[in-house]
Amino acid sequence: MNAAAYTHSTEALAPVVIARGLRKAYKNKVALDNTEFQIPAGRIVGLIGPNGAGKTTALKAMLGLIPFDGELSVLGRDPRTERDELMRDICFIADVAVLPRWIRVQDAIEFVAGVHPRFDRARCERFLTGTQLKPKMKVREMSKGMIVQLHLALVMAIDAKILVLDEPTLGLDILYRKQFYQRLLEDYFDEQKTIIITTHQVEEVEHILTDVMFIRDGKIVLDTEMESLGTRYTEVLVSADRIDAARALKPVDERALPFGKTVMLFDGASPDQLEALGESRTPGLADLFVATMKGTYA
Ligand SMILES: Nc1ncnc2c1ncn2[C@@H]1O[C@H](COP(=O)(O)OP(=O)(O)OP(=O)(O)O)[C@@H](O)[C@H]1O
Repeated sequence: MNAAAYTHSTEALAPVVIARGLRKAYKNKVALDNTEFQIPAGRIVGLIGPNGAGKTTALKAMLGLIPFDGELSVLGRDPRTERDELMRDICFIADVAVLPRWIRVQDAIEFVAGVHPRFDRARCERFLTGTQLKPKMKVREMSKGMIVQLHLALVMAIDAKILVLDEPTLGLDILYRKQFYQRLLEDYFDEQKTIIITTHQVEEVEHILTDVMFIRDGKIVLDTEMESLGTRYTEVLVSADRIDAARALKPVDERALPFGKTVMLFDGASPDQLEALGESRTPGLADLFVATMKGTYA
C-alpha cells in the first residue's frame, strides 16, 4: 500500500522540523552547506543522497548530537539547547553497539520498559515474532542482523512523535527488510508521527515514502511530495528515429537500451509534447536519483 494514499492534507499541520541556513564544517569538509528544508507532521520522509552527502550530519544536528550554525527547530525546540526535552518525543536507531553483549532479549525489553514511559511491550513482541529471536537469547549469541532486529523492535515499540532511522536495515536480509518497512507502515506510522529515513536502498522505501529529499554536498537539491513526482518528471522510451526531436526538448538525462531505444528523463515538459516521442511513465526514485546525482564522483 502506498503511504501517500492515506495521509492527510499537510497544510493543516505545522512543520515538525524547520531548518534554515544550516551549516556544519568539519576540518576538511563542509558537510551541511546552507541547508534548508521543512518537514510537516504525519509524513514519511526519505533523505536520500550519495556517500558523504551530509545525511547523517543532518540527522545528528536534528538530534542535538553535534554543534552547528544556522536555524533549526525540531518540534518547536532548538536541539542545541533543549536536547533533553526533545529526546522525550524523538526516537532514533543509534549504533547497535549500545546493546551490551551479555543482555538477553527479555532483559532488554524489561530495561526499555523500565526507562521509557511510552514503551509498548506488546508491540515490541509483535515486532519480534517472525524473527528467530527468543526471550532467553543473549546478544552475544546473535548474528549481526539479529542484533539489528532486536534493536529495531525495541525502538519501534516506543511511541514517539518523530522516529529517525539512519540506514535502519543495514546488514539485514531482503526478507526481513521488506517485512520491516511493511510493519513500519502498518503497525507504527500514523498521522501523529513523522518518520525520517536515510537509506541507499531507494527501491525498498519508495513505496512507503510520502516525501523525498535529495541531498548532495550538504545542499537539498530536490524536495517534493512523492505524489507530485509524476506531474513533474516523465521518463520516455524514445525510438531511434525520434531521438533528435526528443533531445530538442532538453531531457535532464538519457540512457541507452538495447535495440536502439533510449530512455530520456524530462523535468517539467508538457505531456502533449512528450506523447509524440514514445511510451512514457513516471520514473522510479532510483532512476531519478541517479540522474540527479550524475557527476558526483567525477
Ligand atoms: N566527525 C567527522 N569528522 C570529520 N569529517 C566528518 C565527520 N563526520 C562526517 N564528516 C564528513 O562530512 C561529510 C558528510 O558526512 P555524513 O556522514 O553526513 O554523510 P552521509 O551522507 O551520511 O554519508 P553515507 O551515505 O556515506 O553514510 C563527509 O565528507 C564526511 O567525511
